[in-house]
Amino acid sequence: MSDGPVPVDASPTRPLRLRDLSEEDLLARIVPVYAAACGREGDVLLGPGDDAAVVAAPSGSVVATTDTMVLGHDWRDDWSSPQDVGDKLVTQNVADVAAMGARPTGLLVTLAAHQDLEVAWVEGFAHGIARAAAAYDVAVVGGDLSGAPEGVVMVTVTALGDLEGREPVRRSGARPGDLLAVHGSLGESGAGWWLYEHGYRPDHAGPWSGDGEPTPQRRRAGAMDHLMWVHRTPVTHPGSGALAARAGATAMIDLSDGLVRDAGRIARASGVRIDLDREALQRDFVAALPVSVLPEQVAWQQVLTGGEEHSLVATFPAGSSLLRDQDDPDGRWWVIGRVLPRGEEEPAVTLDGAAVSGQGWDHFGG
Ligand SMILES: Nc1ncnc2c1ncn2[C@@H]1O[C@H](COP(=O)(O)OP(=O)(O)O)[C@@H](O)[C@H]1O
Ligand SMILES: Cc1ncc(C[n+]2csc(CCOP(=O)(O)OP(=O)(O)O)c2C)c(N)n1
Ligand SMILES: [Mg+2]
Repeated sequence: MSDGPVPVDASPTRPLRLRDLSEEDLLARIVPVYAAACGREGDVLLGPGDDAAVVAAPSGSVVATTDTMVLGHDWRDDWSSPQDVGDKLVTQNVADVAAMGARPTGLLVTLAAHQDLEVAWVEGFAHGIARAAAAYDVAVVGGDLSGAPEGVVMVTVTALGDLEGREPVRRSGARPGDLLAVHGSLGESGAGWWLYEHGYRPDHAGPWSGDGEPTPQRRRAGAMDHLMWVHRTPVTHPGSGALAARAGATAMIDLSDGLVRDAGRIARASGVRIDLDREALQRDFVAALPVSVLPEQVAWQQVLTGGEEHSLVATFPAGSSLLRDQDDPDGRWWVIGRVLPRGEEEPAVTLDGAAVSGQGWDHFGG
């Protein structure tokens, strides 16, 4: 019998783990997955494989942003598949590019993970990245791999974008008299998170295919599935950000930390107060979160402070053609508030003139 190294566990069903592969082996498994997302023609001058990628900057400047997710802090493996994690990470980054009024042109993907992580997780994550990148018409141009201490999985995307000749839409341009509008959903991702936190799990029953109307129970399960799905894989609309910029948006942000906190960022940067319209929020968003699924008070809390929605929120001059004509092919802009001068001692964000309780998400608890 040879006295060479004996495999720790030679079982044929043992899952392949990062410790079983070299970096090259792993890259050979994931880089081809990204080929599914090739982006718009002309954006990528040199893709993955050299020391760095080369991405075109047609308008002469580059929009750059980055976002990180950490296992246990930003996702849980018992709630989210690796595909979900990759998909959401791309959306977070594309939403930041969109919120400047820019179009995404390239993504860099970094993974730092402990050696016992299953290779299948990394492959699933790459498929999620590729799926979302293809949906947003942007290519993966490179990235990095690193090891990490036991139990740690951390993923980062850096997104690049192009303003196509427009001025960036900053947080600081809101002026008294402007209207505040949101594109996309409000409170759905937060409501999905609340459901998970309260022990609900999707039943993935899919669309109703029985005879006649679905039962109330079936309808409720479908609504819950939808909210948990939005939490796992929110969507954003970069074309709508660019359209808002063309239509004269004065300030814009994507909703990552909740409406009150993110609108507050616009208000503080612009030196104004943003007054949210209770009736509009109730009619267009709170009412969409059925009381059979979660209590109305929780619906209000999630509409005002729920995070990770990645809808776009922008301010527009009151006569804006985009708000009047609603000709955005990716959905409508809902007016949910107005911009006022900010008096001394006044909060940055109010609801029908009154201070709002609850502030939204902060990683460090402040
Ligand atoms: N560690 C850091 N070093 C330098 N700049 C940072 C760091 N973290 C965040 N920023 C910058 O601070 C601003 C706000 O960041 P963040 O709250 O993460 O934005 P968002 O919510 O849009 O992702 C951004 O301009 C970002 O680039
Ligand atoms: C396990 C788990 N706990 C809590 C949350 C909720 N959560 C995590 S980060 C976040 C806010 C957004 O954070 P981030 O993506 O870092 O935002 P940004 O840097 O864009 O502000 C929220 C609501 C979650 N998604 N998963
Ligand atoms: Mg942002």
